[in-house]
Amino acid sequence: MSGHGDPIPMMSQRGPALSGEAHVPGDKSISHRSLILGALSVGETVIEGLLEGQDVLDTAKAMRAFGAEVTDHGGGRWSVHGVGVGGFAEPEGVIDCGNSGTGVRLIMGAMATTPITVTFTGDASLCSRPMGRVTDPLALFGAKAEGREGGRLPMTITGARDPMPVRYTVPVPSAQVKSAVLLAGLNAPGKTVVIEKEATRDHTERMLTGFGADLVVEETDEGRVITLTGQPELKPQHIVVPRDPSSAAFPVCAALIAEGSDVLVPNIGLNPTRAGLFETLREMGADLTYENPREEGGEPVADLRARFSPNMKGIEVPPARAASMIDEYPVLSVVAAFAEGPTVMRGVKELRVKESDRIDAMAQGLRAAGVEVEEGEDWWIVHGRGHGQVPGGATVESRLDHRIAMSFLVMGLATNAPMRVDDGGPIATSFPVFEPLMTGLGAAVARA
Ligand SMILES: O=C(O)C1=C[C@@H](OP(=O)(O)O)[C@@H](O)[C@H](O)C1
Ligand SMILES: C=C(OP(=O)(O)O)C(=O)O
Repeated sequence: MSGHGDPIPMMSQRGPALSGEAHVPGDKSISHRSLILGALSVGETVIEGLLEGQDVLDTAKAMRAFGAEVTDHGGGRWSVHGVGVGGFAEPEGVIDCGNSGTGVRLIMGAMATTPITVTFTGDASLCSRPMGRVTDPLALFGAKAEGREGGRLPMTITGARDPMPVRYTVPVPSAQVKSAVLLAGLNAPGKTVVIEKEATRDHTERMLTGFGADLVVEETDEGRVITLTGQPELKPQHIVVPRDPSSAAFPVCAALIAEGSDVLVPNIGLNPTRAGLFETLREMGADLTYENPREEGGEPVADLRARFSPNMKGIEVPPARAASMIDEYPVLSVVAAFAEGPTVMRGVKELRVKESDRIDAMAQGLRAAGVEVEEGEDWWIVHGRGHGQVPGGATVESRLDHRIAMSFLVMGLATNAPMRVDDGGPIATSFPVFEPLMTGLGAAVARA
């Protein structure tokens, strides 16, 4: 199990209105995929705007261990000299994916149809997360996995020598599982078919097509049917990574709840499989607009403008929207505390197997801050108190979960008493510039 540095206690409190522009980093999902597909193509892929968060840096290190040449040219510009589909070498050491579910699950898929043996590990959070959801379908290709009780890391996988293509219906709404199967299918001869009943983020499909793979998506009564023809030669690409909507969520939500704020968050990727939070906030009555909508690198992009919104109302979030905002429920629950009335979130069982059990982590912290929360296995309700009515004054455990830490630091910008988190260290996994970005807008966020 990999280590974690000394805890970094942090706090936030009410202060001046937030204003200015928030330039959030590159998209985490797209950054992982750029490195992995770059490593599986033949020749040099250039990536601009790569997220240099720890999760992605761990994936970069892993790609080097598999034999790709990965170079950091500075200023967010990286290059990857790939080894081609089926060309992964057996790493000498253990692959440590740190805190990253996306990293470990996608890399397991990418190596599962190459006859090499690889041991994976991660931090205490990642070692508690389920890997069976990925190793079960990888076994259908012929890969063998041995790990701890309950399919946990550390885990050793031996890739299939003569992989068979598979047809697999993903049993949980998970882009990581879908992507692992597709990446494994790359080195299986013939057609691998993945079916998802609920659409999840589609960056893997878009990017595989961009790299020259033959991939067809059909919407059918069964769901979304994705057919990939194996053993293509992937062609290196020039990728410009859009800015991460999941990171944009934090300055946007901060501006909505902090009195007098007006913040512009430029160049945010608004792929419909990712933009559910912004739609939800608008339904709650948030003053949130999309300025200058355009398309960049095949992804819809706009500048988000968020202004203080004291009259938001709680709503029932449509469960069908869950996958498109799955990482944003923690910060939505914070906004919900400042809205009038209940916000009901259903069909969100997946929140219980993220970096932490996010329903439990948020419910405990919100209650400690004076907000009533009800919860069940796959639902929760936050009873909003309205603007100016949320006590705060709590210290919350971030549980090795960046989104929990950032959500409570956003909350403290509008509670009556400051909020504290015991460890802001995990924020560096996805949003290393969170603290300077927020203080640059005028937010009173600091190390405590
Ligand atoms: O594929 C991806 O890049 C991701 C998929 C989601 O996880 P699940 O596939 O477990 O839903 C999400 O929570 C994660 O932050 C990134
Ligand atoms: C769930 C997340 O990431 P991962 O699964 O990659 O650890 C997240 O970033 O919120």
